[in-house]
Amino acid sequence: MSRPVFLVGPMGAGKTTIGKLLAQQLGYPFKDSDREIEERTGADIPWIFDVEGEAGFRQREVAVLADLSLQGQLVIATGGGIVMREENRQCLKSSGIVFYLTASTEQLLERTAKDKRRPLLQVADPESRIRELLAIRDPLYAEVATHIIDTEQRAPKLVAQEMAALVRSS
Ligand SMILES: Nc1ncnc2c1ncn2[C@@H]1O[C@H](COP(=O)(O)OP(=O)(O)O)[C@@H](O)[C@H]1O
Ligand SMILES: O=C(O)C1=C[C@@H](OP(=O)(O)O)[C@@H](O)[C@H](O)C1
Ligand SMILES: [Mg+2]
Repeated sequence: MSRPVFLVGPMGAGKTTIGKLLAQQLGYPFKDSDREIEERTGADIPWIFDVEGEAGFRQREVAVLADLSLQGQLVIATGGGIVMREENRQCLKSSGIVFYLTASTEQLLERTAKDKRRPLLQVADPESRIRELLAIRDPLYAEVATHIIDTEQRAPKLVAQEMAALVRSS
């Protein structure tokens, strides 16, 4: 059975947007781990963070990643914090091709500014929060990455085309 393709990276890197396009181009089904968590919980992410805390969300995320990683040829957009758990990093590294999508802090801030559904960015100074999270997570994304893809000022469709070529040649 062919292996899944994962997208990792910070909030606003374009994992969900580019993942859908990549799946279309490859003819693979698409899954987003956040949407999968919401469906299984019957509640949205802000509710899960509110009621169960980040720890509750991370527990659900581990279970969803473990399941999705066994489903073969899929494109899977993950949530930005997936790499915080060692077991998830092992799962990503051993299960498929992993793309780490990057962008500048300025672009991440701009792309996430309007959407209020990311609990970790609902703070007085989201720019500092983005920088803090990146300082911790960038080495972890790099650790699991097969390919690092810069999305700065690049149209999602073109980024997806570049990624599809890499998958096809792998
Ligand atoms: N390469 C890009 N250029 C411009 N805007 C983008 C790009 N990638 C994503 N976006 C926009 O940024 C926002 C966040 O994208 P999303 O795919 O939800 O990111 P993630 O899943 O990594 O948090 C969306 O409004 C999306 O349209
Ligand atoms: O970075 C994070 O810890 C999170 C990123 C979000 O997904 P996106 O990266 O798709 O925004 C979502 O999983 C949750 O709000 C937590
Ligand atoms: Mg997303």
